[in-house]
Amino acid sequence: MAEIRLAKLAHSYGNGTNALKPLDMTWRDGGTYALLGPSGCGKSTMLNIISGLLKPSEGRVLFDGQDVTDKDTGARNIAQVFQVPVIYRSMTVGENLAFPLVCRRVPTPRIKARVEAIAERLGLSRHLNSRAVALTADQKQLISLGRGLVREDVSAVLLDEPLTVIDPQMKFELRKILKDINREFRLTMVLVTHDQNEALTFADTVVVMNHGEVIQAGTPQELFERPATTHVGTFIGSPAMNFLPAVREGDRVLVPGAGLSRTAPADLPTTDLTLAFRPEHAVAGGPLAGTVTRIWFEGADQVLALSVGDASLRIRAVAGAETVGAIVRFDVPQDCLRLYHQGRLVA
Ligand SMILES: Nc1ncnc2c1ncn2[C@@H]1O[C@H](COP(=O)(O)OP(=O)(O)OP(=O)(O)O)[C@@H](O)[C@H]1O
Repeated sequence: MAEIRLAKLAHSYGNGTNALKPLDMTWRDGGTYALLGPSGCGKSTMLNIISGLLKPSEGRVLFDGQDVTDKDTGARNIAQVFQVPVIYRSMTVGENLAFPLVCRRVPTPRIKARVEAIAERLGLSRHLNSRAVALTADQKQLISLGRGLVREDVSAVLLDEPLTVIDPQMKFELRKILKDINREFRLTMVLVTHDQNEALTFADTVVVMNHGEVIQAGTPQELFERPATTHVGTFIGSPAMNFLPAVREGDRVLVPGAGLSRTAPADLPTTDLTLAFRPEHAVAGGPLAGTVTRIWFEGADQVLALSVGDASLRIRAVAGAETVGAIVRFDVPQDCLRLYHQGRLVA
């Protein structure tokens, strides 16, 4: 396993746009990471630079302090799993799993033990002697995953949207299995995804990207509690964070007509201000009041769309408690109220 460092990394495909804008980042040995962002934001570009499939236009890639930028994929000792299953059609499931170890001349008893351990984790034990080609699409992807996880000496396992083809119910179970394997074998794992749920439930650190830029890298809780930009606050969490245009009046920032306010930091500009809070952080009762304009259910909760003065916002409430047109009283604790200037977190 290795610590991965990206130093002043940037990439352009030569068409005038930066697929990856300059960035510095270190991923710790044995950690789980998710690269999260919309299509075209640069996730695969970053992954392919780490694996060595792509040479960056600028900057260096270091594994445990060793510069590997000019080394090819084979020399980097990386396992990569792609969106589409890759299986050796003429081989059994067991032979598919064993293949990376056979190529490296690992002793047979060690191969057997390792293949059996990974197959058991992935629920493939009873298929070890079946021909891989006869399995379902889900199971074929499990084989691809297993081949990525079977080696003990890899620097990192890079997972490029590998769960897309997996049945939705099985996805949850598989993320848990990947986490267990990470803990047990201490593999550094990087998952590329555009699914926030997948990123937040899999990774210790989620790297949110947009337009070739890393917007924020943090724990799922940090991203939820303190989104670095309004983009992250919108992208992470469901329903999205509430963002309300605000003005500065003396030492306070307030949303006109809505009653929401907080203290203003001393050097705060007077324009392009936004107050924000999570729908989950609103508490029932209090000085604020809004009219319910829409209601929808999420599990045991209901989400209320409220009109508060000129503002529209959403709060979570106990299911069944409110009706459209009702006046709802609520409050937002001061420590849950975030302040943004030009879309960037100030306080
Ligand atoms: N081979 C290429 N040649 C030219 N431009 C490319 C090439 N590959 C990617 N790009 C461009 O680089 C940018 C980043 O693409 P990338 O595939 O890294 O994004 P992504 O976040 O992985 O997207 P997706 O989720 O759709 O796979 C996009 O604007 C894309 O069009």
